Amino acid sequence: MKNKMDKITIKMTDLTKTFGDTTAVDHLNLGVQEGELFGLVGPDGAGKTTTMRMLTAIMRPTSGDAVVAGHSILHAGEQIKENIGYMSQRFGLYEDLTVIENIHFYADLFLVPKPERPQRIERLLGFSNLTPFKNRRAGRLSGGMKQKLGLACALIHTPKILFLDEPTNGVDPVSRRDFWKILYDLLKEGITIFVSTAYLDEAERCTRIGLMHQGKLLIQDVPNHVKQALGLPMFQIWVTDVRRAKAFVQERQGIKRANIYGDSLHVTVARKEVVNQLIQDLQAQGFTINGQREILPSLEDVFISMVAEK
Ligand SMILES: Nc1ncnc2c1ncn2[C@@H]1O[C@H](COP(=O)(O)OP(=O)(O)OP(=O)(O)O)[C@@H](O)[C@H]1O
Repeated sequence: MKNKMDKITIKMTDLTKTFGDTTAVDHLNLGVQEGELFGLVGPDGAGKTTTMRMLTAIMRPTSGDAVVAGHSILHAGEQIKENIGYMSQRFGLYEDLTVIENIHFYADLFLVPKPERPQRIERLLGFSNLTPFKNRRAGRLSGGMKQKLGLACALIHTPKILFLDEPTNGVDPVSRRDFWKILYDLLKEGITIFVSTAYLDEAERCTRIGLMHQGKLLIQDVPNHVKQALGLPMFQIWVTDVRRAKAFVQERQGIKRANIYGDSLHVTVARKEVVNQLIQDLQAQGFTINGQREILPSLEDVFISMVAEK
């Protein structure tokens, strides 16, 4: 029997979208396997939303193609819509309708058979912790609860693939954590999740990520490998007067990069040996060093360095 994880359920081939002179998505080649939680990571304007819109068959590519749940986005948009759930950045909740009425609205839209609805709705309300609020108007929900209701609506027709476009934008950290817990629960049930995010801590929670910048995919791999792809050693140095220290450090030979992290610097060096000399030079300049250690670069460091190299 074929391993479930070997089955590719989203496959993009040279997927491209241009708007006038702007190439929003530039020859994307990417495969997502069934049961993955894939994260498309990139800053605002990288092309994430445009990619999502093409994959969900809302927008036609300028060139290239993608197969989603076995169907081409060029030829079978309707079949794709039946098999996917999509929560866009501005998904439509009706503020005057209650939680349960909103879910019913989406059930109508997706032609969910009436006899199946009560059981499905009860489950969705349960896992999104919205049962106590089922009769509250959507307009009176907190940001985090609105996101969960959006998710429940996107799942009413039990899609195989869930597309989420920056789902936790503007949501407080506790609600973000709750939302991700729900995503993990869904993953256990076998759904494939394709999520876009500009938050790097969220990217680290995905099974695999693609870093996107100016319409291009810079790298795709598991988060740990993406981190290691930076290759160069990185050190954290706790130092007084970090701003002045950064300016001093980044002018030194053998230093690739220096970024401020709270009261410390993250310093990428060409060779590990450079660090001891650097510490001595900092001390000679009157800086006090409160500690140092070698660290694995965070995804943010990787992203900054890759974008800087472009
Ligand atoms: N309908 C459109 N017409 C013209 N340009 C567009 C259109 N949609 C997107 N763009 C441009 O394409 C590029 C990619 O935008 P896109 O919204 O896909 O990025 P994003 O990574 O999703 O960022 P955001 O999080 O801000 O939505 C941007 O330069 C944007 O201005």
